[in-house]
Amino acid sequence: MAQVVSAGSVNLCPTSGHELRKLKPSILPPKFHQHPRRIPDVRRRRNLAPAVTTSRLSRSETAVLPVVPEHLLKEEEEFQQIKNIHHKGNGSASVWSKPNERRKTKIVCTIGPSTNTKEMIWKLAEAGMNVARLNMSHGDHASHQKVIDLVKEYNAQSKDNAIAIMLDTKGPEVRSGDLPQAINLESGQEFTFTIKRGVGTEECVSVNYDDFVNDVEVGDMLLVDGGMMSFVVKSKTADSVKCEVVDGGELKSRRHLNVRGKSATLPSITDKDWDDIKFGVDNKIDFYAVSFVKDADVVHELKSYLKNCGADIHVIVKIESADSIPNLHSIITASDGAMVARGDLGAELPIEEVPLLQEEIIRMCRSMGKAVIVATNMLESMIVHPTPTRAEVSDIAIAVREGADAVMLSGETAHGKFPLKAVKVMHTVALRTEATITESEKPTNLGQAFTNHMSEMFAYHATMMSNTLGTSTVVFTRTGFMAILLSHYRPYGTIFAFTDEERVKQRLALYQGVCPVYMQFSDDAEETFAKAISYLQNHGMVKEGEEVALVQSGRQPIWRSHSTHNIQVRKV
Ligand SMILES: Nc1ncnc2c1ncn2[C@@H]1O[C@H](COP(=O)(O)OP(=O)(O)OP(=O)(O)O)[C@@H](O)[C@H]1O
Ligand SMILES: CC(=O)C(=O)O
Repeated sequence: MAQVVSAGSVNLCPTSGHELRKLKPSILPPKFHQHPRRIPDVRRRRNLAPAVTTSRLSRSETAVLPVVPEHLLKEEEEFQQIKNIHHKGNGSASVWSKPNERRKTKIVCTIGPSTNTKEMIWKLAEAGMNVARLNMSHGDHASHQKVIDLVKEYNAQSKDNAIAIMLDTKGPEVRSGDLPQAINLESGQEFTFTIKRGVGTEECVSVNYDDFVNDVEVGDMLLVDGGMMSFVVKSKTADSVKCEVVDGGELKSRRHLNVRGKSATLPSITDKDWDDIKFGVDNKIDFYAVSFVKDADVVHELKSYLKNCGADIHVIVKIESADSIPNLHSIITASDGAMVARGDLGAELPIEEVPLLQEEIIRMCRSMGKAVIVATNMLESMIVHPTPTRAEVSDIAIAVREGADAVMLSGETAHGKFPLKAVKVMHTVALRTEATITESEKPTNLGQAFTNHMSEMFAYHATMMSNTLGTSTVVFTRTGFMAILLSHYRPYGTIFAFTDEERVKQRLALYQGVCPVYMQFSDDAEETFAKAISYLQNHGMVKEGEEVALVQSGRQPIWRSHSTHNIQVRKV
């Protein structure tokens, strides 16, 4: 039977959403609302130098929005007021009390030559990595095994942190072959791609895919590395495609090739991928990121393979293929989540479609309660520079605002010069952006996204309750289901998800707002609740006197003598 139990007086009527929505325009510090040119104009008239406030603002901010000390004081006051309003109830939401520790948007880091050592994996984890991604397009099983073992070693010794492992399949990638050295190609010159093996000259290079000559047609545009160089097809023979260089540059070995507007006719899961998938099963990884998914059938096929193996591994579909777009809904429905793989997506489709598709894929995943990751080029300039561009910072902020569960680093952490700095930038930008999100959007699809309506209703009301009171949420889960469901409603406070399954703890590391904790459940529910709350207190995650919303719900009761569905407010 469903029940709502409250130690305090709690009104579950979700009016708070409206109240908090009213705060939205003013939640940003006032400097964001000032007309950018008003103050500089006044200062210019008085012939004053623009005020530089080094302790508060970065160089870029002072350049655009100079502020005077009175404004800073006023904005600090107003910001404090907003925090107090946000803290109504007992003012305990972890969002504000420990901002540096409670980032909600998760960070996926690709591990490669810059980061595949014990020292770097430890440092990445401490800097904020939540998921380690292994790109099977590079490296071999031995090198990936080493990384998996290191991440598992980290997880085993780290009681209050968990890093999930994601294996990203190579998929039906079309790549150019090896070259003895990089070649410079000028716009207008001729260049040939051939399906003959082992060719690598100044005029011609091999392609690793025999149907390449059948798939491309005269007039098609070929893109190297997502558009770094481009070629137009002029003619073809049985084994070669003759092109003219449109945008030239330096062609290196094993570069990624796309045909604008077309997907290769290869199956999404190749023989190599099946071999890699088995490697993932043997190593009990947490997620597959499946490249170039074009329809839901491939997801069903993989899921049924995993079921037959008894493997509890979730499937994230990579949306990067032109053919996937008409099937987005069925592909995402079949999966556990999606990755907006903007590199190939922006090569197979016109680049201006990428931001629109990103928004649409995030919206679709959110409405279906699926995880969603935004990937590629997020801090690309940090591969070689220690600071990001302003556009990159905005890109992260947009993904966070759009509601992504996670943002991903690729070359930045795989082979970049500043992998730790890149994670720190991502952490700081995500955290700062999250602090401005005050609107807990009521899902329009309440009761439709999941089949367990009672749990969904409880997740929704627990979210409304924790938002109204400004509390964190504590949940107990054996499969992760209830924590994922709560994450779907995006409560303001942290979701502390206690689980007695290490696998589930690791998997939950991907989900927005979820802080997973491993704990043995005792047969006595009360004893387990008390143990969980004292764990949080001992680890500085909640303070004495703070209230938390405690949710007991899900598909199956954990404690048979207790009701399955139950929300309480407890004082620590
Ligand atoms: N396991 C690895 N071993 C060696 N180099 C790697 C490894 N993983 C990544 N890299 C290097 O880091 C670069 C960026 O990684 P990323 O995962 O973005 O691969 P990519 O080939 O550029 O793109 P895609 O994601 O489409 O496969 C790669 O091009 C490669 O040079
Ligand atoms: C991540 C990836 O595979 C892409 O952006 O294409």
